[in-house]
Amino acid sequence: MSTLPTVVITGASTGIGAVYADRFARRGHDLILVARDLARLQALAERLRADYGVAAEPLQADLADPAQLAGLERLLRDDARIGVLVNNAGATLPGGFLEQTPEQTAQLIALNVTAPTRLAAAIAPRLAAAGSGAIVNLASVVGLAPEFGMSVYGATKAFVQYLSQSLQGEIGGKGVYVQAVLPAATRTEIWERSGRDVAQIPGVMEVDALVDAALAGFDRREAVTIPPLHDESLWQAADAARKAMLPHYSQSQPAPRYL
Ligand SMILES: NC(=O)C1=CN([C@@H]2O[C@H](COP(=O)(O)OP(=O)(O)OC[C@H]3O[C@@H](n4cnc5c(N)ncnc54)[C@H](OP(=O)(O)O)[C@@H]3O)[C@@H](O)[C@H]2O)C=CC1
Ligand SMILES: N[C@@H](C=O)C(=O)O
Repeated sequence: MSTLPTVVITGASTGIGAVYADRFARRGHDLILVARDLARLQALAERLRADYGVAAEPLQADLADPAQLAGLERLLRDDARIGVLVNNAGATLPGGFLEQTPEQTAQLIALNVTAPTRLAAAIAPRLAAAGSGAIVNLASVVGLAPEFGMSVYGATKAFVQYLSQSLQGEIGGKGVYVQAVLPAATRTEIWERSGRDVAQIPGVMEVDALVDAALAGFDRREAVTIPPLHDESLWQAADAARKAMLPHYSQSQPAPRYL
């Protein structure tokens, strides 16, 4: 049993979540690994136990299912061993807004928005009371880029980023670290799962490099970590421009350009 906080990682059966599991195990953390594919979770848990001597517990759950999500919420709320939540599970959708069905978009929102929100809400009060802990939320550069034409998916990622930055303000001062991680194209199954050939995409990052960079941001307690953005000043300028508008919103009269 590790003396470090236990880390819950959603979407741990493959991709970014599986590498997060390896890296936190390498750091000595016990793990709870969440996904739908139990066989993959069990294989990963067995390897991590063997390689690093940590406890690694597979937890099969479809986080788009409210009842199964509620089970993980209860665990996050009640298990004091858990000090880090990695909200990683997520998916994208094939096709464009006109082709996607209401059922598809509802399912995507359940996984990409409702699940990370409810899981963060489950753990945050306990972490805030303890004055420690961390919530890592996987957003995406797509959430900053309506130009990429991934409407609903991008909106879900913009939500995750906004939620993360808001929580930094609400619970950061209580000792809880909240990180938004914004990958760009990263070589995982997400592409194949949404019917796209990752080989046709330029500038794809390898998943180990992505997660190691995200953890470098985690270790620095960075609020928004964008591994693919080499020129940090671009993000700093964009965030500063956003903040510069804040005091201008309190107006009793519309802007002259609308009169
Ligand atoms: N890869 C990329 O290019 C980028 C990815 N991201 C984000 O990173 C995160 C991880 O993506 P990535 O690793 O690439 O994707 P993968 O498709 O490789 O892995 C997704 C993980 O989520 C799990 N998952 C999917 N649906 C559910 C569900 N309903 N309930 C529980 N678990 C589920 C999958 O496991 P299982 O099928 O076993 O349930 C799997 O472990 C996502 O939030 C994604 O939006 C952001 C930017 C870029
Ligand atoms: N998951 C990727 C797109 O499908 C991304 O967020 O870049």
